[in-house]
Amino acid sequence: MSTPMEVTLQNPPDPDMSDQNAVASASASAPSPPPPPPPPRLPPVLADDRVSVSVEACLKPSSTARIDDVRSAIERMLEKRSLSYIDGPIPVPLDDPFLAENVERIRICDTDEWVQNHEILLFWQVKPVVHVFQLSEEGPCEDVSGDGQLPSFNEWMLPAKEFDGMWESLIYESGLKQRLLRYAASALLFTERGIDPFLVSWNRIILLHGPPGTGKTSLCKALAQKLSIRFNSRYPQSQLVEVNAHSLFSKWFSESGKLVAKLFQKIQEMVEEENNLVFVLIDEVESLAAARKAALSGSEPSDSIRVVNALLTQMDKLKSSPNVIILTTSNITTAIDIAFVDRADIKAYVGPPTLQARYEILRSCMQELVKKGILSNFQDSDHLVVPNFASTKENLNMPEMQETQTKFHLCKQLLEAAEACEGMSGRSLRKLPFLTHAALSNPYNCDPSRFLCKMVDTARGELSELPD
Ligand SMILES: Nc1ncnc2c1ncn2[C@@H]1O[C@H](COP(=O)(O)OP(=O)(O)OP(=O)(O)O)[C@@H](O)[C@H]1O
Repeated sequence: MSTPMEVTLQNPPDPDMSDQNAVASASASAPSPPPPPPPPRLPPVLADDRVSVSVEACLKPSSTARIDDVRSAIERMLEKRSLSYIDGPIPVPLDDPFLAENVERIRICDTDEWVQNHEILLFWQVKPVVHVFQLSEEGPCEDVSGDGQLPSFNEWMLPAKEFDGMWESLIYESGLKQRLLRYAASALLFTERGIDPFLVSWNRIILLHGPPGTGKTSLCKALAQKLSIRFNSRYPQSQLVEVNAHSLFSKWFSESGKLVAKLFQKIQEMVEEENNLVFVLIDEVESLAAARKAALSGSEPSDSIRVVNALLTQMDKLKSSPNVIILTTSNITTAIDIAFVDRADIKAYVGPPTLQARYEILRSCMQELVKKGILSNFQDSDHLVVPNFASTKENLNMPEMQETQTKFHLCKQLLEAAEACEGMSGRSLRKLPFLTHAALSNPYNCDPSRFLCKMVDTARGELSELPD
């Protein structure tokens, strides 16, 4: 979506503004006492243009406040404060009884799109876009076919409690998440504006492919959750239907035809309600290709080819509805049915985590273990805040950083652990701290340094068991 050009005279940089509630302390002040401080490095914005930054506010489960009222209250709060904008939580103001009663948390999101190299967005450069939402606690609703087999689909009301925090926990480099978010936003906008598909062609099918355990399914779910929050003014209701393609085909093929019909009839009903935004997630689409191939080679009943074709036809029908996004995943690209690959507009490869991503995944694991008291005995403070990858890299190049500093030593160890995990999937990395803990001779009162040593050993052990 485009960022409107706006003159930001109502919020010019004000030297006297105090920065009481800043996420990170940064000064927007004009230099007065000599020597003047170096001017802050500005993100790539024009002087008369502000960048749109999303601010997400989650309502308490008990709240019955109107979303519009909460949004206005948060906008007023943000106008009053000279925040610097970096990703992360902002405290709910306790001096505002309305917000304190209704809002569980407020979070600034996606500023990394605009800032690089530790630059900071200051309040006058930002146009906050506030999204208020309440999590659904309903849980998944399964297809009850009653034959004791795997359900062929699950359905969630979004945003769902189960997917809360999933987007933030997935770590990729190269802006993959932002790319997906922008793609989906553009697709919804084009449909909404009724762009003529004969003149400009696009669709709402996304295919994520790559090795197992790289977070493809999670990323699809997290994307659906994000979009349900970001588009809730236009679509007050969102649903996610997770189709288990594998289970569709593991049943007798005569059954499969009925299942596909039943499933899409249900989806069609959801889609007919124009205030609904519907996400259809088809995991492991390669099983469709396999079924078609087997049918062609004669080893499966020709019913199967009809089922695959029925599925593709149904998908084509859905494409004409503006309020559907089809998300698909596959562990292999080569074997995916060509008809399927052709249908997807965005095909993103989701690979194994890079060194930076591995470091950040392990860092988030360490923070969680410290927060919950599994790791302790940290000498410097009660709270262990391990610097991020960029700071660690910088620190390692600074001679004044002494080897004896505990934090510096930990960063180095964490980096070594991340290096030792080369070749591991995101899924294995997230399990590694658990396996490490289980392997400790004295798992109580474990200090982070000893834990990281053990983690390197455990990682080597795990990697040696991987097939070539
Ligand atoms: N890049 C990543 N960053 C953080 N966590 C990750 C990452 N990749 C995977 N994970 C972790 O691995 C778990 C499993 O991921 P998920 O099942 O979504 O992967 P997948 O690629 O769909 O795997 P499969 O193809 O085997 O089904 C996620 O819940 C997440 O905790």
